[in-house]
Amino acid sequence: MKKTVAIIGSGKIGRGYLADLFSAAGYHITFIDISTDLVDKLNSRGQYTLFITGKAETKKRIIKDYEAYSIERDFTTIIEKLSIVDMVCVALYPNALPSVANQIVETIKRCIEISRKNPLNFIFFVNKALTARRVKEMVEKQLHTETEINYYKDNIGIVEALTLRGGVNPTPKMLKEDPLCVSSSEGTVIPVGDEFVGPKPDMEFIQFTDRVEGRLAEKVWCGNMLHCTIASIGWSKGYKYTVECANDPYIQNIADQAYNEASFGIGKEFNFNTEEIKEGKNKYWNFFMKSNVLDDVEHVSADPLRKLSRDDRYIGPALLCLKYNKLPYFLARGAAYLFLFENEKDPSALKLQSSVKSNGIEQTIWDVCDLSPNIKEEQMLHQLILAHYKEIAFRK
Ligand SMILES: NC(=O)c1ccc[n+]([C@@H]2O[C@H](COP(=O)([O-])OP(=O)(O)OC[C@H]3O[C@@H](n4cnc5c(N)ncnc54)[C@H](O)[C@@H]3O)[C@@H](O)[C@H]2O)c1
Ligand SMILES: O=P(O)(O)OC[C@@H](O)[C@@H](O)[C@H](O)[C@H](O)CO
Repeated sequence: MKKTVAIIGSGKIGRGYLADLFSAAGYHITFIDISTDLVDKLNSRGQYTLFITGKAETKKRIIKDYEAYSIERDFTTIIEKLSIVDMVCVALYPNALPSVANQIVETIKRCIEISRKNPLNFIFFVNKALTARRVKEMVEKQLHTETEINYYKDNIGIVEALTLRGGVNPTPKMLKEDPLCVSSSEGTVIPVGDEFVGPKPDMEFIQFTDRVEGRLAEKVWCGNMLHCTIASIGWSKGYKYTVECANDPYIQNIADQAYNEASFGIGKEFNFNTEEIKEGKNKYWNFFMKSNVLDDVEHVSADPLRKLSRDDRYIGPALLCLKYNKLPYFLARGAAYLFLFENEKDPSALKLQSSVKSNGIEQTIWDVCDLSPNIKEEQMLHQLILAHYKEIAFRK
């Protein structure tokens, strides 16, 4: 019988990176999404185009052999499906994690009812440090009976993964060819942690990696921080694509120094050596400066409230720097540029600017970054971001 994977979150990563590798490995896919409109379109079309841009060319793949369900409309069916698939992948933003934890709990109950014997692993593709750990905590809080707790311990894996491929907004030409299309960079590997329950998956593209929590923190707090810094400064300079920003010398200087600070803190906290840090930095710069995949500055700076929150790409590594006695000067500058990201199409940016207007920038920094005025290091970080903000805003 054909193996099946459920993919919760049918956006750029779910329908791009994940659907590409699982469908090539012969899996039937069950897409799950909050957008009933997207689900209906996926089902009525029965296929969509995946554009994969590599160094030399853009290839096309048609993805079919899937079904799609809407969280809003088909919840019971979704739990039924989750309780019988071979594996589940989750490609969502962090604010959707409580809803996934709830689906895991309901799936556990259903697996017990149908006496499912084989383990079920949920693999997470989320740009947020410690995602798997957070989801485990959410799930464990909702399991009450001994049967549920034992079933969870013996049969359910909650696994961290690294999302190595990018998913970008399709070009108008791609959309004209197929309005349901997805555009992705290339790649054949999914690095995962070793929290799998039961036999380890034997697909070639699943590669086990050590220190996965540290590697995810490194990806988001160094790689995505670098990406966001080039994008938000690029936005202030009027660039459209991140590749333009990454080749601007002023932006390069700030982003590179912010990277050095972030990698210092992360190296100390998660035991990465200098060679590993250098290798990571070269890899990111190479990708951002030379990529043929055109990533919009708007996409990379999107949702500043999330990106400026305490455990995300600026404040997370900045607090680590302070913990190890380094001043996060350039991280604070990157954060200040993001505080100035004004984009009326982005609801989070609108909310941020409205807070600056009504509460002032000083209070907004305390609130958005969730820093405490009573802790010396946090007070210093607040001062740094504020000083950069005032200087950049004045020059604007
Ligand atoms: N796009 C990239 O290049 C990239 C790369 C690495 C990591 N990531 C991370 O991958 C995750 C997914 O990103 P994406 O680019 O695919 O986003 P996306 O916006 O393209 O897709 C997200 C999808 O999730 C759906 N959704 C929202 N809330 C939901 C819920 N509660 N339940 C089910 N579906 C829900 C949306 O309708 C949308 O279809 C994010 O954490 C992102 O940071 C993205
Ligand atoms: O997905 P976000 O909003 O957390 O971050 C935006 C981009 O930095 C991100 O999607 C990257 O393109 C991706 O992580 C590939 O490196």
